[in-house]
Amino acid sequence: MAGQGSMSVPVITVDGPSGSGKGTISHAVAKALGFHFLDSGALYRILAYAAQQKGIALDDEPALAELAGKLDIHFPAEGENDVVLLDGVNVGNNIRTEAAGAGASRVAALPAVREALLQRQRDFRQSPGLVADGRDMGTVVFPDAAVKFFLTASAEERARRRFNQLKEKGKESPYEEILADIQARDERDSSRAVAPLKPAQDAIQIDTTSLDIPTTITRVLDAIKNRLNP
Ligand SMILES: Nc1ncnc2c1ncn2[C@@H]1O[C@H](COP(=O)(O)OP(=O)(O)OP(=O)(O)O)[C@@H](O)[C@H]1O
Ligand SMILES: Nc1ccn([C@H]2C[C@H](O)[C@@H](COP(=O)(O)O)O2)c(=O)n1
Repeated sequence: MAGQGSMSVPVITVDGPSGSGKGTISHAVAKALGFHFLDSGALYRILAYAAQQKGIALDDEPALAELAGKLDIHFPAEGENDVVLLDGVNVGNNIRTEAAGAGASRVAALPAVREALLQRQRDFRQSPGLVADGRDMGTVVFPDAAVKFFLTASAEERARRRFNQLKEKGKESPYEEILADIQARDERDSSRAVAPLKPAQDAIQIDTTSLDIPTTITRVLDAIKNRLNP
């Protein structure tokens, strides 16, 4: 298959809905394995943010696809959520809001946008390996991944996690509002025509609703060990 980076470099994919813990777990797993890390959601978030800055409507598919192809994005500290450079400026804080997530979900539903970001994501496949977090990592971007995970958790638990996350940052928001946002995003991400949120056929599914972070990391690392060295 052309254009998927070096096919001999192993990829671990971690997909799932918002707040299921993909970012937290992928980052820790990448660190434990000494692999690179791709936060694919950040690309969609930056695109939505950049479009808003430029006055491009979030349903203007041709303009968004053109912009996606031109974005100058750097993740200087790999896996660090806080620093993401757009045209050399740190937009980390601007793209981590619930509004930016909703904007990302809208632009991500447009086929030309997904196509424009495909190769950029595959270019992250670098030695010694990659952990890729998103919605379609195992189904579309890296269908040949060595091990695929699909993390889930109830919408109520994910809203609780987000509520606590925002509270820690001093940006409290009503729980009911967060829950409604999460449910709306789940619906949009799962029902779109192109690359919808769904588990790959060969994904290992883990429900994290009642798991803590260390337990989830251990389960993922054990599954990787078992798959790679049976
Ligand atoms: N078992 C768990 N696994 C992972 N994260 C958990 C777990 N329990 C609680 N959390 C917390 O859930 C919150 C959401 O996690 P994270 O941001 O990694 O989710 P996500 O799936 O990447 O969300 P998004 O797609 O919106 O970026 C974090 O504050 C994290 O600490
Ligand atoms: N591979 C991906 C990653 C993200 N998206 C869209 C859908 C999400 O709602 C939005 C933000 O992602 P997050 O940062 O919350 O992981 O971006 C997608 O469609 N495909």
